[in-house]
Amino acid sequence: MATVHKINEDLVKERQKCTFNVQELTYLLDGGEEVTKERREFENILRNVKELQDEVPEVYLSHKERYENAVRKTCILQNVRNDFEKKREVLSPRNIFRAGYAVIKDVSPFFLHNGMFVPTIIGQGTPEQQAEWLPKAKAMAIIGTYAQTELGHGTFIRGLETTATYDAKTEEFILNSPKVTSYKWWPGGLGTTVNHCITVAQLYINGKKYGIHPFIVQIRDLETHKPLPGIKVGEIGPKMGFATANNGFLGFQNFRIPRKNMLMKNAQVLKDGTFVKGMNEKLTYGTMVMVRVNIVSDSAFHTAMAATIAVRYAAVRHQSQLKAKEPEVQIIDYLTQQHKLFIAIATSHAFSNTYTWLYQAYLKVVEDLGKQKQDHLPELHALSCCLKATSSRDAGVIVEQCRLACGGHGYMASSNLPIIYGYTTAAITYEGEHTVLLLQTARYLMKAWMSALEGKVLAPSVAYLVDWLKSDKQRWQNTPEVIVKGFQHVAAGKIKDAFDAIQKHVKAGKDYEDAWNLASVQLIKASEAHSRAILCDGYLRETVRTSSSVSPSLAKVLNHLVQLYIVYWTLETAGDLLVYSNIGKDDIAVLKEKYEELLALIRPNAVGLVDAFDISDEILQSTLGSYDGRVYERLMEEAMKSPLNKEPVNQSFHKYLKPFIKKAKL
Ligand SMILES: CCCCCCCCCCCCCCCCCCCCCCCCCC(=O)SCCNC(=O)CCNC(=O)[C@H](O)C(C)(C)COP(=O)(O)OP(=O)(O)OC[C@H]1O[C@@H](n2cnc3c(N)ncnc32)[C@H](O)[C@@H]1OP(=O)(O)O
Ligand SMILES: Cc1cc2nc3c(=O)[nH]c(=O)nc-3n(C[C@H](O)[C@H](O)[C@H](O)COP(=O)(O)OP(=O)(O)OC[C@H]3O[C@@H](n4cnc5c(N)ncnc54)[C@H](O)[C@@H]3O)c2cc1C
Repeated sequence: MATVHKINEDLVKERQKCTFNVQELTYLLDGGEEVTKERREFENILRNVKELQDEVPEVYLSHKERYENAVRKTCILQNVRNDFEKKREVLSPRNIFRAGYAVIKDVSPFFLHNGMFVPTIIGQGTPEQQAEWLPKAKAMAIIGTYAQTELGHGTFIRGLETTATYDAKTEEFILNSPKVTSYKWWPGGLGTTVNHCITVAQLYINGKKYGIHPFIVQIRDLETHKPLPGIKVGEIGPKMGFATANNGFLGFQNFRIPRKNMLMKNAQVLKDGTFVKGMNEKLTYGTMVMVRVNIVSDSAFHTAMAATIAVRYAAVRHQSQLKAKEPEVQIIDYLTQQHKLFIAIATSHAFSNTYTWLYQAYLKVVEDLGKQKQDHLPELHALSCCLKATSSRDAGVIVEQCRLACGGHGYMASSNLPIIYGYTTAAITYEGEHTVLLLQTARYLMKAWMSALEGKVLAPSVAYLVDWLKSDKQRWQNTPEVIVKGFQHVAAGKIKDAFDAIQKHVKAGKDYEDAWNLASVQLIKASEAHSRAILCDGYLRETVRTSSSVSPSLAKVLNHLVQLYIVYWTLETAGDLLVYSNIGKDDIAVLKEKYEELLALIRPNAVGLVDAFDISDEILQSTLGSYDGRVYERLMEEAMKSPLNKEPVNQSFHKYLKPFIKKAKL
């Protein structure tokens, strides 16, 4: 029987201080009591699968062993999931993603199968294509990935070099990788795991180029798993993180696939080689939009994980004296520590709330596209780009801040903060590099600004530009609503400045493209300001909406958090607000005090708030963040697992050290 340990006394006291019902908040964050119950039930089942417990911590395994262990465990996870879903409802994607962390410490080699392969078949395949591949893919009879990026191009996908040339005689496409730069590079699971992939390639028919399109390609034999003739595939080697994601490379040499393997929901190639254009060529980019939306939720989760570890540790850890002769204080009582940590909690809430409405907006666009309507697509693209960029960047900063807030122990692999950071920081680059996505949103903002100047009606997320043009800046008040307006004024001001800068360069004789490049620092600043305004506005509106349906004690805490988020960003961007809004120096002084008040109000609830994220110890995998707070004991227990501690004297002593010391003797 597993030993039950006493909970650390500081944590017990912290939990007693909590002023709201932790369970109520967990249900709210999960999206309902039923979702929480389903999640806990599944996590409980996983907890009791003996084969999922690692005898040796993953960090001590070799690159190869680590990968093999990850495949082994992901297969078990999939089987447990299948059994679970036979008896009950299909697990929600959020719940299965969360449970995945309990099984694979790093990233699963099947990550891209569920994350992009299956969604691309759904989003880009015709009903017939879905009928052919979806059942197999969902049952994992075929395993796939999303192979778009090449050695030479990740961002500029119109420049991809893999070719798919149509041969009308055989009704096949011939895939080729003409140069080393055209090799696919990065796709998760491609290295040695998958047998299929979505390949994005340049379509050629009768010598004419028709742009990039997605193709479903079998790359390995289903029996032997050997690469098929004409396929060169392998793993790209170790990275900063993503140790078990099995990222790979792929090249084609005259590799033929049937015509039906081009995913043809949008554009089509008929038997005789006639090309039929889709409603909008950018619909080929649809899977990326979906993943960018989901990365906002992923960022919320990573921030919640880091906050849970760092807040619990800060409650357990005592260091230094505030006053002489008094005991050393819990580090969570240092205001600077609260400044580092409480914004982490609020940020996770801000992203969760943002995801809630962004995902609804995404579903609406998908529904509209089904009816051949695409009016809201540009706005969704602009929102998903800047919110993916900002949420992943903020999450990266926050996770690192939480690691630093744990002092030296945060640097231990067993704190799990380094792995969470490796994961979080990758999201800043993948699925559209940070700056590149901000520039996509800026492109939309420039158009919106022009429309505002022409007096046109704008989409809801940029409607503030019209208000800004029409009215004088609102009289400043230190209320969340007016501060959000202030963020909109900053965004509008920066959008106008960037627009004017482009015009200035054009007037001076530059091409529009050069003028764009010359103004691009201002453009990304405008995009960032727009993101912040959207995040604060959406978070505030969602909090007001949910507050009416929760208990007054919880509503109060949620209100503290949203205020903290807004005031934190007011102080962080005070310079911008002073330039672009009516805020005064005195208002900033008042807000500094308000911020300190909010830290004090959140202080008694800090541990309760991270408990409400309800991230089990198995998912958290952290010596510093476990629910019972046995920090020092766990650090020691984990250290004892080091293979270097398994023998009293390591052989390197006899081989190298002893002769070395002898020689050094005077
Ligand atoms: C406890 C609580 C917490 C909660 C708990 C939560 C629990 C946990 C969470 C659980 C949640 C659930 C699951 C979460 C899973 C998340 C992870 C999933 C796994 C996946 C892993 C992923 C691994 C990584 C995979 C990868 O990395 S896969 C590769 C990704 N690669 C890229 O992303 C390439 C970037 N590059 C481009 O996207 C293009 O290159 C480029 C720049 C756009 C230019 O494209 P170009 O064609 O040149 O177009 P332009 O000329 O610029 O523009 C021309 C015109 O088109 C327009 N337009 C451009 N686009 C688009 C577009 N889409 N749509 C519409 N329009 C567009 C543009 O607006 C312009 O319009 P106009 O102005 O003319 O009107
Ligand atoms: C962990 C990880 C997993 C991945 N998984 C997959 C996968 O499963 N499938 C897949 O297909 N791909 C995958 N990728 C690839 C990923 O999508 C690309 O790396 C990403 O889109 C960035 O492209 P890039 O590497 O070409 O960067 P680059 O575009 O070369 O970026 C380099 C620099 O150039 C700048 N830059 C580029 N273009 C512009 C511009 N127009 N304006 C201003 N600045 C610019 C960027 O801002 C950046 O600073 C993965 C990447 C990582 C790191």
